[in-house]
Amino acid sequence: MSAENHPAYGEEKARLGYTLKHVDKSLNAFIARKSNIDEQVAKGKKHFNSDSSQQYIDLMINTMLQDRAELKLVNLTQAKRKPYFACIDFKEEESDSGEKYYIGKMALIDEDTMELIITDWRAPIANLYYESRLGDSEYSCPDGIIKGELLLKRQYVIDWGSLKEIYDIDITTNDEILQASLGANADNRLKDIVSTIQAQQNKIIRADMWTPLIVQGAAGSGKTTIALHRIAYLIYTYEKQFKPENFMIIAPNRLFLNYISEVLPELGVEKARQTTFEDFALQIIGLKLKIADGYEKINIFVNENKDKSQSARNKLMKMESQLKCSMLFKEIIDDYIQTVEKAFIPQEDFKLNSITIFKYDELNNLFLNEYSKLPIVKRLDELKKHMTNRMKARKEAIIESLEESCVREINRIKDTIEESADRQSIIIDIIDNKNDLVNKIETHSKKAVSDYIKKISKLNPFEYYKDFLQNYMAGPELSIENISSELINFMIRHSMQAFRAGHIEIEDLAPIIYIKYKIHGIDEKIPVRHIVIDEAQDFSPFQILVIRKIIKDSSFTILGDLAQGIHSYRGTGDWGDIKDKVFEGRYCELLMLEQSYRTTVEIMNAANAVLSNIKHRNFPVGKPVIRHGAPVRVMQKGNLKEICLQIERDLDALEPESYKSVAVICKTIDESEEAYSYLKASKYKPKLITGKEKEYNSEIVILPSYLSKGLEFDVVFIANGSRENYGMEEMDIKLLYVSMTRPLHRLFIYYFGEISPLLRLL
Ligand SMILES: Nc1ncnc2c1ncn2[C@@H]1O[C@H](COP(=O)(O)OP(=O)(O)OP(=O)(O)O)[C@@H](O)[C@H]1O
Repeated sequence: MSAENHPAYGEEKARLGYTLKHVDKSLNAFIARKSNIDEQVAKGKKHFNSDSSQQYIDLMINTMLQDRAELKLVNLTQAKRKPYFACIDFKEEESDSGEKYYIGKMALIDEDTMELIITDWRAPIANLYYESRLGDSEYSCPDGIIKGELLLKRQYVIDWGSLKEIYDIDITTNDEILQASLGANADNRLKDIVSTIQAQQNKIIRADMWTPLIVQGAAGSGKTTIALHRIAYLIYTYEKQFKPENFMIIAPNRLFLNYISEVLPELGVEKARQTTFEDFALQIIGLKLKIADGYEKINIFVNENKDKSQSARNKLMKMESQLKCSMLFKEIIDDYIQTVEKAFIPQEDFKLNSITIFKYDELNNLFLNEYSKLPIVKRLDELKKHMTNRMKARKEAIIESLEESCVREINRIKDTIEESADRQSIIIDIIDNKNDLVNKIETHSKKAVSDYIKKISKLNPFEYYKDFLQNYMAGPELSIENISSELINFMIRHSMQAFRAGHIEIEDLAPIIYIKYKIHGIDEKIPVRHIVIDEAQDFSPFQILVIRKIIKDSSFTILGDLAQGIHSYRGTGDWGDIKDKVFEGRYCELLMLEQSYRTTVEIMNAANAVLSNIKHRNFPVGKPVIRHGAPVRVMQKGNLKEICLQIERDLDALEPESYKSVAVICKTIDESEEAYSYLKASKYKPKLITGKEKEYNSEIVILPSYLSKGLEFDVVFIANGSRENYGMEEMDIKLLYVSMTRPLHRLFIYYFGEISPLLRLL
């Protein structure tokens, strides 16, 4: 309701004024504090003396304070515009009256009086706003469960410090602010949703950090948004234990990273790590490897309907990807590593000037058994230490025994040969020989152990991987049920061809990291404690397992939608697999998000009808929030050029709606390029997205279906929903489903030739 018409308008207006005064006060105090810190930092840098550790510590502390002050200033400036979005009135048990808490994106405390002016949305008490209804309610905080009565839940629309609307609410869905927010147009960046987080989403955001959490969420259910809010929540809740850098989100590609880049800063969080699996993996492997464009492969697969000639090869390519990402592959690598381990120590005794110091069996036993907990290469350090220590003792004993045998030999000579010049010279020879030997032992013993260790051949992780594929996988001793020799031969040929051409594929990353982890060990300190994986249906258990192995003691939030698994040949088809294989029987929480917020009832129902064509799997479908819109328009045209002309006409007609983002989604990159050739000269100046971009700023984009995953647009045109493009194969159904679930408001589907059987009933 318009704020002026609300009975509490006067009181609320006064409260807003009071709050804004405090925001100003705090802002001024921070500006002064920051300029003081800036001065300290500038001084510290100017007079920096690298010998003074105190100066170094001061500079570090001040730089950290400077960062914090900068962030606080940004947050306070934002708060001037909209200091809070809701209020709750909570009466604790045993208390006579309720207390009001104004909930905003950041907390504000009057530093003089310690009065709480704004409560952070992540604070325990704010949970009441997201999950409780009026009446008896409770929330949990570090002091335990606080019981009481929720007297009021109120929402505000505040814009540039002016109170526009007030709503008293008691339902957690379908409230007017949510409807307004879903009905708004979207540009090319994801937004925060602090004021309208729904109860089920709130559970995910606030779930225990240390219990692995898997979220199956329908298209548009808010997975990505929730993932980012969860990071902001965890950073706030564990502020004393962890830094923002200890939290990492892994997203599908750089374009997607750009798409989500504004949410965390909007939530007042900077410096959480945002990366892709490829970038993270390359950093861990630490070698200069080039990853082939993964979209080329998926483009081949999505083109299959058109080019049947390659279907046998494509089938093998999919099977290769599947195998490389499977736990079976990990097990084969484990076997390979055992053979590497067994042959690692040279099969010979370690001798010093023909004196045996260590027997091969002894060294090998130490290596295989004593140090078995360590990565293979790291065991050499232990072995070296052990050998060097023993060498010292052995060397002294050897020298002593040489001295003794020298004395014995001299005595024997003295007993058997008369004193003479000859006898003297024999004795001198014996002493010289002994001295010579002692010298040799002295000098050799210093180098012998290092020489021995150096001599042991070690490859880098990528070389081991090549050896594994070329020699072990092709070797006669390998015979694995369910893997045909045809597949193995294809995989080896195909991989080696790629390696020779100077690149690896995404599927090779997990095996190489795993080899590095087992053979070399991961030296790099990865200061990550919690990992959020978005679009996790495209990750295989093996890929997630390697992340878990290399980042010890970390916890996980894994979010995805199996119905959108367009990389299912290398991803996961069942969350149970992740539970069992990655977390190996540990308790994992599996939560569902069914409500879909992105799109209208009409569009969601049409997309669900398409998805229902996958008969052998029961994918959880999205239930749209009640928001109606125009029906999905399906229309036939003569060819792609005519479709593009129609799209231009539609764009003209849509102008009054002021939509901010439009996508023309084609099935493949070739089709996208063709559509681009027809549309590029139009006044809309669309941008073609090929998968190589890190960002885009255009309001209208043309892109292939598989690149649209995760993104959203006000309006979507599916350029060609023909039978030729979308048959009854699972991949086609998923690609069409993904494309159809991208729009917020309008969906147009054009086709030429025969309509896809998936769309016939729309
Ligand atoms: N509680 C909410 N209040 C307002 N908007 C919401 C809410 N939850 C989700 N949304 C909106 O719904 C849209 C979809 O969210 P998001 O992209 O995070 O979903 P997703 O599950 O990751 O989707 P997909 O799997 O289809 O890519 C976004 O515009 C987001 O702002």
